[in-house]
Amino acid sequence: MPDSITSSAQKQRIRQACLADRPFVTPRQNRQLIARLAVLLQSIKPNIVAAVWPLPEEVDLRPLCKQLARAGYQVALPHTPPKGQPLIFRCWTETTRMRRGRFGTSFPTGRRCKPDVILVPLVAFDRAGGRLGYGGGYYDRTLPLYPQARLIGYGLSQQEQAHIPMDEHDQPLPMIVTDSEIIQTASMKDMF
Ligand SMILES: Nc1nc2c(c(=O)[nH]1)N(C=O)[C@@H](CNc1ccc(C(=O)N[C@@H](CCC(=O)O)C(=O)O)cc1)CN2
Ligand SMILES: Nc1ncnc2c1ncn2[C@@H]1O[C@H](COP(=O)(O)OP(=O)(O)OP(=O)(O)O)[C@@H](O)[C@H]1O
Repeated sequence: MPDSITSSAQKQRIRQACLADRPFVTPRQNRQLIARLAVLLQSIKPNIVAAVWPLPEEVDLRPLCKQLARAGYQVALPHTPPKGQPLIFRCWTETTRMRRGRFGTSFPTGRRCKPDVILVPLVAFDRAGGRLGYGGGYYDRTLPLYPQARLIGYGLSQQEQAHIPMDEHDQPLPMIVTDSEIIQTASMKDMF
C-alpha cells in the first residue's frame, strides 16, 4: 500500500480520537495561551497577523484579535472557500461585520490582505512540528502561498501527540505555542 494511503488512514484515526476526546479549554488556559502569543508577537512586530475566529470547543483568539487591533496591528482572518482551494485572508477590525461561512466558520467582510504572521489552528500536534487539522487540507494549501510569513501553530498542551504522520504536502510548523510553553520544533530553520 502506498505510504500516503497508510498515513492518511492513520491521520484520520488520530483526528477522530483527538476530536472525540477534545479537552475543554478553561478560561485560564485560554488566557495563558493568549498571553504567550501576545508576548511573542510583540517581539516579532509584524504588520499583519492572521488569527482565527473560533469554532466550538476551540481556543478562542478573539480577545487577542481585539488586543492586537487596539495596539495598532492589522488583524486578518480566514475566509474558507470550497474544498481544494486555499484560504483567503481578509482584514478585520473591531467594527468589521462577520458572516457565516463553510463548516460553521465565520469570516470578515473586509478586503483581502497578505499576513506576515499566520497563527495556525490545530486539532493535534507533535514536537517535530507535525500538525493535524480538521482534514480539509486548507492550511496545507494556503501556507506555501505565503513563503515570507512566520507560521505559529497554537493549541493546548493536551493536544500534543507522540507522532503525527506527515505527507509531502504537509507544512511542518517551526513554532507551536501552548498554554504552558513555546515549542521551537525540529523543523525550525533560520528563525529567531
Ligand atoms: N476556527 C477555525 N477556523 C478555521 C479552521 C480551523 O481549524 N478553525 N480551518 C482549518 O483548516 C479552516 C476551516 N477548515 C475546516 C475544514 C473542514 C472542516 C470539516 O470538515 N468539518 C467537519 C467535521 C469535522 C469533524 O468533526 O470530524 C464538518 O463540518 O462536517 C471544518 C473546518 C479555516 N478556518
Ligand atoms: N497542497 C495540497 N495539494 C493537494 N492536496 C492536498 C494538499 N494539502 C492537502 N491535500 C489533501 O487534502 C486532504 C486533507 O489533508 P490533511 O489531512 O493534511 O488536512 P489537515 O491539515 O488536517 O486540514 P486543515 O489544514 O484544513 O486543517 C488530503 O486528502 C490531502 O491529500
